[in-house]
Amino acid sequence: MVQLSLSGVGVAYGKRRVLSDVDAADLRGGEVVALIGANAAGKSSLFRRIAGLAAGDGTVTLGGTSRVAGRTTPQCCYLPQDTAVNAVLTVYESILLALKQGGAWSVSDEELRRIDGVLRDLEIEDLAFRGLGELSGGQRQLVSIAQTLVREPDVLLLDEPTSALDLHRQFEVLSLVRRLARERGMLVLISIHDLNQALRFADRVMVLAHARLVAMGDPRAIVTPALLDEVYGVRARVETLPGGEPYVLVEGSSRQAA
Ligand SMILES: Nc1ncnc2c1ncn2[C@@H]1O[C@H](COP(=O)(O)OP(=O)(O)OP(=O)(O)O)[C@@H](O)[C@H]1O
Repeated sequence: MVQLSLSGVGVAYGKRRVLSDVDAADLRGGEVVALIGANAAGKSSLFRRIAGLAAGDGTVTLGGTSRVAGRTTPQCCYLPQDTAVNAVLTVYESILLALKQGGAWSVSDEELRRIDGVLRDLEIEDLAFRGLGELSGGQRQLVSIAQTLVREPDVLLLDEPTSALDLHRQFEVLSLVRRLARERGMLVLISIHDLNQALRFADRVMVLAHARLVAMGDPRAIVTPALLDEVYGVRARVETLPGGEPYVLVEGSSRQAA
């Protein structure tokens, strides 16, 4: 099983430190971990640091074993918040290119089946031969997710992957990601502003505030009115639906107007 551990991890841009001392020793394949926090809390920076794209102190250790046949070391994929669009390619070509990244140019039947499977899982088969440049924002976001899933990563870092999606698509994508985490033993870290989705789909949450990791654990235990006040400056209640699902109800701002 894949394992990720963070020890004293920080991120700095030049002299400006945006995150310090993040410790998370036991992130394991099969779970979905939601990374939450206010705007500019450092969620994308932490993802970039884990993916090796940002400098900083501390240690990021990716270990354990991959469940993907033939893969000797676990692979980490990062889906950034803003993805560039190469308008010349079709959706299918862009997913094929993502799959073949750094690999041989020949394409096997199994790889073609994988692309078909991802298109089907995300319900975007009808987009396969459309040009990327003619897609809506939500459709582009789904294609970006497809480009990431087709690579079958062991650790998947998703930076606000549902921000452009309608309610149905949000539900479907988050359900799919959770199912794949379980089936493939994949560790998913997902940055998300919708706390109700975090409560529903995440096994654990990590909360960033004040340039630190301020809480980590069971979403139902962590997402409390006191935390919502501290992190977001809102007065909120955490209610329970008849089926037992918790949800956050924001009543107003808890910060005094200047
Ligand atoms: N390339 C960069 N150079 C300098 N500062 C940066 C850079 N990227 C991010 N920052 C700063 O680091 C801080 C954290 O930004 P980051 O994008 O990690 O936050 P976030 O939690 O993902 O925010 P949001 O929820 O708004 O997407 C912010 O103050 C931001 O301005």
